[in-house]
Amino acid sequence: MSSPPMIDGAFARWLASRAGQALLDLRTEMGFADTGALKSAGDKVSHDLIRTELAKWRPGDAVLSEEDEGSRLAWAAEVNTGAVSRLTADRVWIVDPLDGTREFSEEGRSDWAVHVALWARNAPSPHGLIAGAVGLPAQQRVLGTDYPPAYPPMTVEAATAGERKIRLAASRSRPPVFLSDLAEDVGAHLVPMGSAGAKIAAVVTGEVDAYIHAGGQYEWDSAAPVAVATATGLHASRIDGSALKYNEADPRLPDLLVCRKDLATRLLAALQKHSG
Ligand SMILES: Nc1ncnc2c1ncn2[C@@H]1O[C@H](COP(=O)(O)O)[C@@H](OP(=O)(O)O)[C@H]1O
Ligand SMILES: [Mg+2]
Repeated sequence: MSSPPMIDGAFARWLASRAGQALLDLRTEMGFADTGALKSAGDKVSHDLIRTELAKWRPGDAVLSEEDEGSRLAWAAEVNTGAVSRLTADRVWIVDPLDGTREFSEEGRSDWAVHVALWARNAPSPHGLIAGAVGLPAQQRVLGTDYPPAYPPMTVEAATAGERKIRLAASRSRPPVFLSDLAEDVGAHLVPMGSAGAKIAAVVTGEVDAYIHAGGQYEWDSAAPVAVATATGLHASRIDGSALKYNEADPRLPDLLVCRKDLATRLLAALQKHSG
């Protein structure tokens, strides 16, 4: 087999595509009768593939994957010894092998994703992400920083014309408690969807106008999609407006807002009012 691309953005796309194909194959092989087994197998197959390829092609880089033992623990308690230390490394791959595991196990659903992001110590942006790809295997597409989709996803005039309400993506299983009130306040309607990656991809492509999450998440849930979203020119921040930061000692990153830049001030003001 030929070598994967040298350029990190293209390599991230290649890796997300490979893992995505393995996940599609697994769905076909296993079917949907035992959802628990399918979820576990999906997490494992994708994680193993990504870990193996990163060890082979980027051996000097550190990795933070959701499926690593101890991944949710802050660095001080991390049990992932033997690996390159991610807090002293110059480059760290932040990976969610299967985001939207629940949706992956439900027949017919396409709102699940593979996240591959690269954080670098010398990155110019506060979030530190220099490359990323979000694979949406069941939607037959991969969004990546190597070819960022056009911005804005639709013209601001078209997006804000007439009576059309803001389309606000939110978790279908655990939306923030304040979101219905916020939506009513800003004239938005909620679009329930699984997977942080699928929701941010929907903002990138203009299928929705914004994504708000609060109440808990980890760096791998948003790193790759935020890399792509910001590469296209979208707004991405914590819900208090502060910068998203990755490869922190504590990998918890509990909330975020991703939206077109023209909506950010309005949505941040509404978040300040409703999320406090
Ligand atoms: N309160 C919470 N605490 C921890 N993780 C959360 C969370 N709410 C959402 N997530 C994670 O964010 C991802 C998207 O969630 P949702 O589909 O509900 O929007 C899922 O990732 P995984 O599928 O990789 O576990 C989910 O586990
Ligand atoms: Mg996830």
